[in-house]
Amino acid sequence: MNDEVKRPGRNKARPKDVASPAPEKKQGYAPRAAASKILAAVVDRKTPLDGMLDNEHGNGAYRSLSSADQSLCRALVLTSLRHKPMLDAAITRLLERPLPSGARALAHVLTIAAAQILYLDIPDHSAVDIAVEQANADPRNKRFAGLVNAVLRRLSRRKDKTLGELETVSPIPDWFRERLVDIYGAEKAFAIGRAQLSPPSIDISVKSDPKGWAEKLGGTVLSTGTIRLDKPSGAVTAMDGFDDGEWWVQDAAAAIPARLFGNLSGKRVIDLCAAPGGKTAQLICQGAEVTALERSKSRLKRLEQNLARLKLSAETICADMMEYEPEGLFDAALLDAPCSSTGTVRRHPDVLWTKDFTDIEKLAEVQYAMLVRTLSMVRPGGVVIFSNCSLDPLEGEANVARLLAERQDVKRTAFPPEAIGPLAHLLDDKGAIRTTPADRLDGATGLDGFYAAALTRR
Ligand SMILES: C[S@@+](CC[C@H](N)C(=O)[O-])C[C@H]1O[C@@H](n2cnc3c(N)ncnc32)[C@H](O)[C@@H]1O
Repeated sequence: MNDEVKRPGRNKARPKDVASPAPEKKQGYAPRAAASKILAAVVDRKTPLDGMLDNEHGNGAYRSLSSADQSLCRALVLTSLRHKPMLDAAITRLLERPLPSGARALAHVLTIAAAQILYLDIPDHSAVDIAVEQANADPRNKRFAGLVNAVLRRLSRRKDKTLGELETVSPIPDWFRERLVDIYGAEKAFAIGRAQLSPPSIDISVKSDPKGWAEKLGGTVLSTGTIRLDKPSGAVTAMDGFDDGEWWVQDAAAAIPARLFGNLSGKRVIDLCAAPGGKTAQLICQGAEVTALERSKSRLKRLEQNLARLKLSAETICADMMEYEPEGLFDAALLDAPCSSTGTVRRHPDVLWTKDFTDIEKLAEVQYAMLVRTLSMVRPGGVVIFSNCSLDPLEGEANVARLLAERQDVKRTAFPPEAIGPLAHLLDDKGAIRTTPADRLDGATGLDGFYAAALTRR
């Protein structure tokens, strides 16, 4: 049997629309309609997801939802983004002809519905009925309501077969897959793509007593000191020790760069690009007297709130690091530079749809200039750790290689053995750390992608 579904003709006669009161929407309509809109904003207009899913300044359709519906909307969007090429493939196989290129809103309705049928524990009939209702509610899509119904019902009937067929489909967009294959080879590229299909565990950094906090919170201590919570119960902010400022959320890989300084007792350290302050907190806990600099006022405020909760103190400065002139030189600096964030795809799957290779090239140039500037802020003999959460060597390895080729007054520094111990397997052949979401720490799956290298000013 042919599983493809025919698209309706454009000129088919239909009764004239008759003005009538807007019908009541089905329960569950609002979060699905918001999810379709938000998916459209990410994919078609490259709008980052975090800003839209914000209760104060976010997308209006999202803000108007109840908190339960917000959770559903978030799950729908994240699941759709994680599986987007797979969902597109599943829908395409059921269509006789592609949807018209202008039918973007309809495509997003279908994607959100297909994500529910294939990957979420939601009754298929709700997904189908509400998608049909969404098509009917939009004058541009009304004529496709029958097609939406037929495609989704067929998808529901052949769910297991489809899931099997999708096993070999790459879940990430072509530009990123091709780049990963070039960098890491096909096998690792595939593993990274698969790693972003599941949401990550919650990792936390503690001020002290990791073992004790792991027991209290029901987590395990990784050899780097991070506590991993595979099955967190409830909101993070309601967990034991949060209000008392005993710990903060920080991916195990994100905790690596600051840790690589080792003991910083008595050292003056500047944390450039500091907000929201996870690494600032680590530097303070490692004994440093920290200056935390951040360009964004609102993000610096968040850093200050985070430090206040943690009862940690640092000098905070709102400034553009490219213009900032320190009064004296620092013993060390951390440059955790803005980047494409492709290493965080497990928690931010929208990154792959809002960025592309040209962003990586531009960001690499910005980071290089920042790295040069950072080196001017440390004394001779001072150490700079350069890090970011991109998976692309243009933003990491290549920047450091370029700097070492151009600057005779800078050399690479070995990381202190006490910091490197459990991370030795993540060192590259130049002595820098490289992690990807396909890597493991102590056998535990999942790390954000990170790069960190240490440089010394001669
Ligand atoms: C990757 S985030 C830093 C994360 C932070 N290090 C942490 O661990 O919590 C990069 C930060 O750099 C800031 N930033 C970007 N350009 C900057 C500049 N020219 N000067 C200062 N801060 C900048 C951004 O606002 C953003 O908060």
